Amino acid sequence: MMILSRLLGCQEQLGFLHQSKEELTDSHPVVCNRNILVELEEGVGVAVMKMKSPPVNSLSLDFLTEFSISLEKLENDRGCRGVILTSAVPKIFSAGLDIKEMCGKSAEHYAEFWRAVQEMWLKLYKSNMVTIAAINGNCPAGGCLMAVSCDYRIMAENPKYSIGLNETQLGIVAPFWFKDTIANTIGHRATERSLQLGLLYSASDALKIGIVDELVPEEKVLNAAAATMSQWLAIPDYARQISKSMMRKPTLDRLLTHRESDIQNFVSFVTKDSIQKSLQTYMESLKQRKG
Ligand SMILES: CCCCCCC/C=C/C(=O)SCCNC(=O)CCNC(=O)[C@H](O)C(C)(C)COP(=O)(O)OP(=O)(O)OC[C@H]1O[C@@H](n2cnc3c(N)ncnc32)[C@H](O)[C@@H]1OP(=O)(O)O
Repeated sequence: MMILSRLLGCQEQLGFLHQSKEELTDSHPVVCNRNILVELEEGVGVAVMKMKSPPVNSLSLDFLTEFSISLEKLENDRGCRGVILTSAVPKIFSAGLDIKEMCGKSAEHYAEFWRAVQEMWLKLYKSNMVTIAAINGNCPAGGCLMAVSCDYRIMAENPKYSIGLNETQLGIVAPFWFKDTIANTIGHRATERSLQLGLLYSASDALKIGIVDELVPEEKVLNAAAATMSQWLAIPDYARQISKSMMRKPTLDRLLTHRESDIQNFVSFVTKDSIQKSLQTYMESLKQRKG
């Protein structure tokens, strides 16, 4: 697909794609925002959302806001029926929530941040479009949440990449809707073990346990996603969308019902001295690992 080669080319521009710009070429509207590149191939009705927030595509408030707006625009575009979510940052899908957003900030900031995390998940999980994660790099915690919120996951078969909800390793707890989303994917028992131990699975183990649906060589991830997308789009939208909603509505409703208390829980948890200390220690350990 042309769209794929042009997006791969766009990766080279990462260093100077900071301004928002919109262009129309070959009938492919391209939107290059600060954090996410969106290209819609109109004839096919498929958009590729390419996360491009180096160094690790961490989910900052700014990133999450842009993600939700971009997805909503696609959702409202009748010409778009499917979205492939992938990364333009080499070796990283997403490092998950931006830990800096959870350290040393005000209660108001934490509430705003958490609402944006909820919004990203609500929009992605309930999307009427076919959503496919093309996982071309490491995918811990919030990155894994994004991936398991899609309809289908294809991961690069690179032994260096891992995926999972590793929150307990940071001394924090994945909220109930993270738990529900992964349990809907891999089942109760595997989720129990995975969450308690904060497991990060290698690509091959992720396939065995069902966090991902397919492994392909790294350079084929986008083509494989495009091929799977064609299969899913062959199903009439209406029937597929109702089936999706039937499976996901109870999980979505649970957060919608408890949205405000979930925000309060997050704020009271993240403002605890012990949690602040755990998060700061973890950030320092990431820096030390580098040196
Ligand atoms: C308190 C209440 C909690 C309620 C529940 C909240 C649910 C939480 C969900 C989450 O998503 S928490 C985030 C969990 N994420 C991780 O544990 C991933 C941490 N990162 C990594 O393991 C690695 O960075 C990587 C993704 C495997 C990439 O490794 P690589 O060697 O390529 O890069 P690094 O040198 O480690 O990182 C580069 C740079 O980026 C910073 N960074 C990494 N991850 C994050 C992050 N999640 N948030 C903010 N910043 C991050 C890292 O510190 C480096 O910074 P510099 O040293 O260059 O300044």
